[in-house]
Amino acid sequence: MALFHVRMDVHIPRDLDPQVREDTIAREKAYSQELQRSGTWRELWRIVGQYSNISIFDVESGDELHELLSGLPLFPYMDIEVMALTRHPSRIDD
Ligand SMILES: O=C(O)C[C@H]1C=CC(=O)O1
Repeated sequence: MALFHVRMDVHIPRDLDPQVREDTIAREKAYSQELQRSGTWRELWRIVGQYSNISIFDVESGDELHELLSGLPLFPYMDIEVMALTRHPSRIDD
């Protein structure tokens, strides 16, 4: 198991066909909800006032995360920042 903190900033071009926009967002929602149900996409939070999210992914490796992120329907319109997480030695829970 490996945890990753991911920030996604979405920049959909203003001139994108509205039907394509709507369809892409609907496919993104279905894709993300499937990964949430499976426990892979552990956390999904909106950053207040921005078309951006902070997410936590629970995957086997960076390669797996890369595959998942590249498969996002909105991937072509996103800037993505990834931070690998490891356990803090001062944490008290197991
Ligand atoms: O809206 C976003 O932040 C982008 C993306 C992440 C999940 C989802 O449904 O859309």
